[in-house]
Amino acid sequence: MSALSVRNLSVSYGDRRVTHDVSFDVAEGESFALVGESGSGKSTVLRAISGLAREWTGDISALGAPRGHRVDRAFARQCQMVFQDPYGSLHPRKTIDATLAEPFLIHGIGDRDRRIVAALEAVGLDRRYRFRFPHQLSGGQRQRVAIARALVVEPRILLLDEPTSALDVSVQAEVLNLLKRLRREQGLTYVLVTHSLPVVSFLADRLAVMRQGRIVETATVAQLRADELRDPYSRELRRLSQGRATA
Ligand SMILES: Nc1ncnc2c1ncn2[C@@H]1O[C@H](COP(=O)(O)OP(=O)(O)OP(=O)(O)O)[C@@H](O)[C@H]1O
Repeated sequence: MSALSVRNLSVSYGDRRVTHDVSFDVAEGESFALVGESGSGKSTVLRAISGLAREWTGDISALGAPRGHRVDRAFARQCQMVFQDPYGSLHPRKTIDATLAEPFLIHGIGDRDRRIVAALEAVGLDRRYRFRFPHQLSGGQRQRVAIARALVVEPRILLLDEPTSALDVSVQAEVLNLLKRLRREQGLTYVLVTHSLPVVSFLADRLAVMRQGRIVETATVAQLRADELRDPYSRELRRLSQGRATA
């Protein structure tokens, strides 16, 4: 059984359809990346899966359970999203403890104290940060909190929307290493949106290349590394990325 199955997903904002018949499957424990130019619809796919974009057609299911168009708490518990910007995603006047407690209210689950302590430990944040405020933490620590917030409900799937691109280069590697370790330790499945092919190569097993709302190619990371992408646009993306890496 797939951890996540997306079939013919077309998402609209008002009159404008921004993705067209997007289909992919992600196996349990696999890490799958969506890449492509800005505006190609990568984040929109994650927003539809997570329930933030409501106008969609097609089928989305997690661990065999289809998601509906309304708020779907059971689905959300299995499938949690981590956003790009740890500054924007944490409430400035809430302590880390209050932020980590929110999912317990939303999902009506217990064992709060144990799960909060376990999540802080899993992301490598000392317990003394628990009662601090976001402005007392560094960018990397804040992103660790955002990841802990996703983990407290013990999901099977994480949707990662540019999880390191808002961070200083020096802390990007730390957070990427953390995500790699968490996936291994907790058997998590990832769907990752990124502009960076080096990030794909580090964190993903397979990738889909999106252009103008459609998937133009799906490939393994081994194929990406071996320069075996077939689609001309995917090849161009790889070429440009290499240019940037050596610039
Ligand atoms: N809330 C919204 N309302 C209306 N249009 C939107 C909304 N969010 C995104 N769009 C539009 O949908 C299209 C796809 O955007 P999306 O953010 O999914 O692309 P992306 O590939 O993730 O881009 P980026 O890499 O820049 O984040 C874009 O044209 C964008 O302007």
